Amino acid sequence: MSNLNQSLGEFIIENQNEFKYSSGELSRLINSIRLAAKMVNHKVNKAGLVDIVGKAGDTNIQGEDQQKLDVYANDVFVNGLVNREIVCGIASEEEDDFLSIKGRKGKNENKYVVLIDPLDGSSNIDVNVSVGTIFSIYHRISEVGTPVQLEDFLQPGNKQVAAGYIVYGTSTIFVYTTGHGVNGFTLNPAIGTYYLSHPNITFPDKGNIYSVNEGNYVHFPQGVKDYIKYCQKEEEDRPYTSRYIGSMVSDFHRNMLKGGIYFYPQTSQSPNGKLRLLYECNPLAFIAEQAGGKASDGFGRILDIKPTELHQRVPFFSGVKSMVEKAEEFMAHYT
Ligand SMILES: O=P(O)(O)OC[C@H]1O[C@](O)(COP(=O)(O)O)[C@@H](O)[C@@H]1O
Ligand SMILES: [Mg+2]
Ligand SMILES: [Mg+2]
Repeated sequence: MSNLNQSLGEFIIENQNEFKYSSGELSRLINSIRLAAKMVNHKVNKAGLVDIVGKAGDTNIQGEDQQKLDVYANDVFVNGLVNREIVCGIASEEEDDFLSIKGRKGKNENKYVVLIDPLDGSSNIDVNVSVGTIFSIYHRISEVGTPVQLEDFLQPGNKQVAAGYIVYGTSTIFVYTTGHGVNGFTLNPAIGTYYLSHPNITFPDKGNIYSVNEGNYVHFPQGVKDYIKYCQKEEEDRPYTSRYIGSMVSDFHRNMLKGGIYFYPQTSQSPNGKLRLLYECNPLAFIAEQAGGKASDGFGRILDIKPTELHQRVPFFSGVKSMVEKAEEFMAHYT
């Protein structure tokens, strides 16, 4: 039973019996992410007034300049999870390697690892455009109580026990799944509580929005170029509308609610594209499939990819099922 006045905290507790390993641990974990996101939201909302905009001065392992808000958000989520002793390991876009959490008694009996993109859409932080956070949760595969291993993080996306994102936009929304559908909760800033605003989100069967950085057009493979031309052609229900925010989480969210496809393909310079499999593509692919959409690397299911590296990149096509299938058709022309 879900009702629109239900808070996220209540919803989590009420639905925890759906979890395969239900012990309340996953509920506490999602609650920790919920709380940390409120702190980041608070900072984002006053970016420009406080010293949180601009570069932090370091680069992350991917060679990207870290923004101050990237570092702040990373600290808030990592400290929130570590202090609550709620996970045994964390991997983050802003951490070179995974973190093995020892726990105050030197032994950590927790079962879950978290992979996180603390701040998604970093190029939009300083210009008041919506940004987000993306998270993915797995049950560890190495022995509980021993230090986590790389293998605990390199699990295929189809092993996720939960995934979600927060969009810090016109309003702030927390969207997640535990494999039983997708629900969205909007933050009431006056009360500081998220309330169920989007129950059982599903992609429309048809869509008319395409989201891609067309500035890379000349570097795209022919299949992508052909698909973009298909989207722009005056025929049937086309041309589609082009919308591109440049924050993956916001483009994905809009297209899930309104019907569209977001894609970040490979280019001649980046044969694996830009987006990271473990903490960007896998969590959104889990949400997409749970909402009746699809997520592909242009040829196959994102969730079936066996990861090999913590920060590996993959081409990403996600959205309305029929639109992603059409894009795959064009990609298949050139294999
Ligand atoms: O500027 P580009 O090349 O279009 O890339 C934009 C994409 O890069 C990202 O900003 C990458 O994520 P981060 O901001 O977390 O590094 C996506 O959110 C976005 O869709
Ligand atoms: Mg990102
Ligand atoms: Mg990021």
